[in-house]
Amino acid sequence: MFGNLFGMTHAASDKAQQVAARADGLTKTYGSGDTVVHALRGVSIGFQTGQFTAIMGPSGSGKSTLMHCLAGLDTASEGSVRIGDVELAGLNDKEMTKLRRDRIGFVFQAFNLVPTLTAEENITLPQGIAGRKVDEDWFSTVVDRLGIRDRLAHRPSELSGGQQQRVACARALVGRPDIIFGDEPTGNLDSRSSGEVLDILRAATDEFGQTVVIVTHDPRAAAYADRVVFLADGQFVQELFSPSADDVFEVMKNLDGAGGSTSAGAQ
Ligand SMILES: Nc1ncnc2c1ncn2[C@@H]1O[C@H](COP(=O)(O)OP(=O)(O)OP(=O)(O)O)[C@@H](O)[C@H]1O
Repeated sequence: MFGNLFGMTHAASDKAQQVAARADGLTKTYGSGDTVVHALRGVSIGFQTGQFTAIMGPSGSGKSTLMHCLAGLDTASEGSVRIGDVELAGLNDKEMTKLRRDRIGFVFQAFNLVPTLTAEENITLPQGIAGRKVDEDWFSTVVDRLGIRDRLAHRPSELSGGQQQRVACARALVGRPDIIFGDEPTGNLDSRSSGEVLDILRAATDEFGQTVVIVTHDPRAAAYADRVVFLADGQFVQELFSPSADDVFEVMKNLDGAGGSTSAGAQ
């Protein structure tokens, strides 16, 4: 049902084998001297276009740092990060802003909604800033699928946490970006709302060839992904393809103190 609503003009298979985002030898160090923190220690990993990837790992393993560096919200200490063919280190501020605006969607808890705007205005704000027209059919599809139509005229303070998260999700989806990054996009949601958000992210990859990368602590959320990559102590240590929640849970259980390989291909 949902697939028909996407009105696809290109299939995911057209983009097969392309890499939507990639990190090579990515190192991120915070602070210096006695207080230095090695958040990422030479991570090499690619994210194939049209795939849904979940990043997991113990608290402090570097998941958010990896995602922030991939999304151009933080800079690498060493190594390279690419979105498509574009090396982020080579961009000036203006070019980086344009890349983020045109090609990336964010469902980040840190990216709060604008409190003075309604839900609808928040959802369409990035399109307005970019000077683009909102695709009304697609807007309707996203809003209905996320169950927030009756909340569109409300301001964020009049919405529950879960509703705000769904508005943030709609905002990320409505511009149809090449790649959507989500930092615990279902973290505040009950299981039903969580399922709705994950379903729409799943459909974005399956039906429209978008690329989705999320950080999650929830094995059930990770089970929606095509691929789950595990970090431990700032390193890439393991990956699973199309795992069940139980498979993911088992790896998480055994991860403490893990180390090992620090590179992975596009899949
Ligand atoms: N701005 C910062 N300044 C100093 N240290 C930081 C900063 N951001 C992250 N860190 C440190 O880097 C390491 C990795 O943090 P990160 O947030 O990427 O981990 P995470 O796997 O996302 O953790 P969690 O699951 O708890 O959210 C942690 O030790 C953290 O304390």
